[in-house]
Amino acid sequence: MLSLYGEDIASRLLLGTAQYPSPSILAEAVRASGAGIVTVSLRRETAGGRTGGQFWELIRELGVRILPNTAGCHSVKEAVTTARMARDLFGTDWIKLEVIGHHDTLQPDVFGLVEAARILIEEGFKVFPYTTEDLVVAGRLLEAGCEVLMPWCAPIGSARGPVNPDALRSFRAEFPDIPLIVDAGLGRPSHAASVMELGFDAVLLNTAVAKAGDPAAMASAFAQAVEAGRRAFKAGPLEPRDMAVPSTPVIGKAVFE
Ligand SMILES: CC(=O)[C@@H](O)[C@H](O)COP(=O)(O)O
Repeated sequence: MLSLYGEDIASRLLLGTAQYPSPSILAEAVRASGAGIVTVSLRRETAGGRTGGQFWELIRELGVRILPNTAGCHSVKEAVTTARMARDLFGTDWIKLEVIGHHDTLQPDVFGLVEAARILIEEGFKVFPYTTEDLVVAGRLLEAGCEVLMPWCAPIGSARGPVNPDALRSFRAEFPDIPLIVDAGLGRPSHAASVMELGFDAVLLNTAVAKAGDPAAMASAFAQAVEAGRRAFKAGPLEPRDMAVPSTPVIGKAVFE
């Protein structure tokens, strides 16, 4: 079973809660996904002028673990302040840490990310850092005290799927014992299955479900894909080869004269 900061989590699919057409569709999608964890953007919900109380109530009623995030934060100070507010509001020391460094790609500011992670871990937070596939940065995050890493597979909201599978494969190989959750850029269930087949422990996604024609049906499709990818990984998939490998033995072949 997936274990994150000492807690067992039943599902390997984590779901974002932004951009759904309505709160009821969000609730349907979360239920259909079977997700045990949903991530919530404190900044987005507060700034969006939504009836905050109602939104938080809906999330609580879903009965899933809440992973607050610092989405939309572009500086260490902003991210750290948002994390502190989230801890007060949700009564959890879990935080998905995003420090955005680039406006167009929403690429993480990995320098700010490491700095913010250090500050928050000293304050007792359990940090889930949204990072790139950079192995050195990942090492620094672990040194800072992160026990989970969340590499992207493509820019947030792009739905492109794993654009650099070789880098993800290296990332998995470099950190065999660390829970690794692929976060952002997944567009289709097949993308989720493919990263799970590489041995990642879980995926987090939002846009592909929230913006689907039928979010609940798509959430369910992603859940099945995550499960299939995990089973395939555990079953030991074949490595691709350049050359053909005959499936029929050559010995015993009929010889015609
Ligand atoms: C919801 C969240 O926390 C983000 O990391 C992001 O929105 C996920 O990426 P996608 O929207 O591309 O799935």
